[in-house]
Amino acid sequence: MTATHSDVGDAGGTTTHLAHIAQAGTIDTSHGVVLYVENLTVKFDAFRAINDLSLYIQEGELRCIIGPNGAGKTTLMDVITGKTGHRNASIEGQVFLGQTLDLLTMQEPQIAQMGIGRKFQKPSVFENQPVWENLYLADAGDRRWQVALRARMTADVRARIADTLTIMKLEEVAYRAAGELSHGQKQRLEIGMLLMQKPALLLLDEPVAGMTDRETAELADILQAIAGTCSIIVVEHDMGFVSTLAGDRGIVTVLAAGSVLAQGTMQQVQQDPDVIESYLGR
Ligand SMILES: Nc1ncnc2c1ncn2[C@@H]1O[C@H](COP(=O)(O)OP(=O)(O)OP(=O)(O)O)[C@@H](O)[C@H]1O
Repeated sequence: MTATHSDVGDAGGTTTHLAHIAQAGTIDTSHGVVLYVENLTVKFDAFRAINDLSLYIQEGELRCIIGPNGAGKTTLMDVITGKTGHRNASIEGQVFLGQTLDLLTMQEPQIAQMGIGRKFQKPSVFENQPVWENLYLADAGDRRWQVALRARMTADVRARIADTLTIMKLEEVAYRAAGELSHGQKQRLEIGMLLMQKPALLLLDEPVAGMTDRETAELADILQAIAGTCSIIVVEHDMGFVSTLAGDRGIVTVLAAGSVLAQGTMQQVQQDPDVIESYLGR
């Protein structure tokens, strides 16, 4: 398989193949913002899991969200992806994808289709299928019957599979069954499967849990290369990984008790007395 898309060089000088990731024109990001969360409150009965929370994710941004257990991180992801909605919680405030798409009025499958991809902590891949076919199946989505019928793969799909294997550093294992991969490779494959769907926003829940130091560093490099082409929110407890991902300028949001406790560069939040007291210092 040969890549036919325009290549985008990354800062490290490695050629990457990122052109296909961006979601074509369906989301109005004319103000540079891909996700608006404004004055969001989420209550389960009387309990406020999210309390008047506002945050904005810029187009192409890599945002890390940290916070103690029970801070509301998962609930926030659940609301953004439609897993939690008006039918199973009391919700106030607004959650918009770009300028026009009101996520609180949509169901989970529709939100996924609009370009929000989510990866849960545990990898979920088709263990018996080769790596490349996992990517193919992810691309096919509702057209999986075509795969079953062994319909011809289009040149575009071939190129996107090749690009994704390169981006996710999985070329060497492309023909291996996914079940034979290491934990880190499986995690990368699952992110690659999300990329095949051309997300505008990727939500990654503790992506480096259970990874070796080397796999963690490798994933940090990959996510930094992908960011810019799509926006990424990473919810993570591993501070070393968050530090690497955020670098000197990336914004880190610290949640506590359902609200934003602090927000800024890693250096700024690490020095914030409230953060030290309620999270880092414990
Ligand atoms: N469906 C629900 N019904 C009642 N309470 C809930 C529900 N979902 C979450 N909560 C509560 O909301 C609070 C926030 O939980 P959430 O899972 O969002 O936190 P978190 O920051 O993701 O924590 P962790 O880091 O442990 O995953 C917790 O006190 C949790 O018990």
